[in-house]
Amino acid sequence: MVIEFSKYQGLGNDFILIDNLHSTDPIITPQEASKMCDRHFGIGADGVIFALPGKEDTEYTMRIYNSDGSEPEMCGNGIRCLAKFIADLSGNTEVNKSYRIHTLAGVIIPKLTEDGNVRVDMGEPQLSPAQIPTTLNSQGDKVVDQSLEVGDRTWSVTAVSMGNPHCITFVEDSDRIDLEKIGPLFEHHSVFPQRTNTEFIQVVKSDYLKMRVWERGAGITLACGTGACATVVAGVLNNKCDRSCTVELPGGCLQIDWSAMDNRVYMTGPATEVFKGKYLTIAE
Ligand SMILES: N[C@@H](CCC[C@H](N)C(=O)O)C(=O)O
Repeated sequence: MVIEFSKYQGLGNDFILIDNLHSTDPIITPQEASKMCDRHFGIGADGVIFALPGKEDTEYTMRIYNSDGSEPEMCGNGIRCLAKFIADLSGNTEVNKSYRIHTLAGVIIPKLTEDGNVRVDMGEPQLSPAQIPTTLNSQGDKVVDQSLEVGDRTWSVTAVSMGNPHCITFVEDSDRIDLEKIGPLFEHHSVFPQRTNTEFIQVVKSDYLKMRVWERGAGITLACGTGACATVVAGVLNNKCDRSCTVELPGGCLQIDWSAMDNRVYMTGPATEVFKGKYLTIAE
C-alpha cells in the first residue's frame, strides 16, 4: 500500500500528517505508525496525526499515535500542525480562520493568525487526581507540590491534565536534569496508571520559563504544547509565575495564557510544512 503524507513540525516536535477524510478510522495501525516514525528505518517523527471527518458539531477529528504506537488524547504542537495541514488541504488559508476539532480530550479550537502562527484554545486544565489520572493525593482536589520518590531522590511534583497527563517539577537548573535517565522512571511510575508526560521547569522570570520534557510514548522531544500549557497552570498554582508566560523549549518559544476570565488555556506558536512524500508499507 502507498500512503501519501505530509511532514510538519511545530518547534521541532515533528509529525507525519495523513489525509484520512474519507474514513472514520485511521488508515494505518499503531504498529505501522510506529515504523513510519522510526528515524533510521522510516520517515522519522514524534508521532502520526490523522485528519478525520468531524463528529457531532465539529468540522474535523484529530487522532494521533505516539512514536511507540500508543494513542494520546491530545497534542498541542500537533494540533497547530493539523490546522495548517487542513488549511492547505482545503486551499483556505484565510487569516483568522478557526476550526472546531474533535479530539479524545474534547473540542479544541485552533485559529490561524496574521503573523502565520496558530493560536489554540486548549480548553480548561483538569486538576483532580482522578482526571489526571494519578493515585497521588487521591483524597484531595489537586496534586500541587506533592512529594514523589523517583530514582534516588524525592521530587516535589504538581500534576495537571490538558486532556493528557503531565507531571511538572520546578528545578534550579533544567539543563542539569538527566532526562534520558529520569524521564522513563517518571513516565512508568506506579502513581500514574496511564503513564505520564514529565516536565522540568526553570523559572527565569515570572513571565519566562525554561522547560525540558520527556514525553509519554515518545521520549525526549524538542517541544510539547500540552506540556507548556500544563506548566504555566502548575506555575500559577505554585505561585511561581504569571498567568501569561513565554515558555522556552529546546525547539523554540510558545506563548501561553491561562485566562482568569474563562479558565481556558490559550497557546500560540508556529507550525510549518517540511516536505510531502509517499510511504510504501510492505506486508509482512
Ligand atoms: N507533543 C505533544 C504531546 C503528544 C502526546 C504525548 N506524548 C502523550 O502521550 O500524552 C504536545 O505538543 O502536546
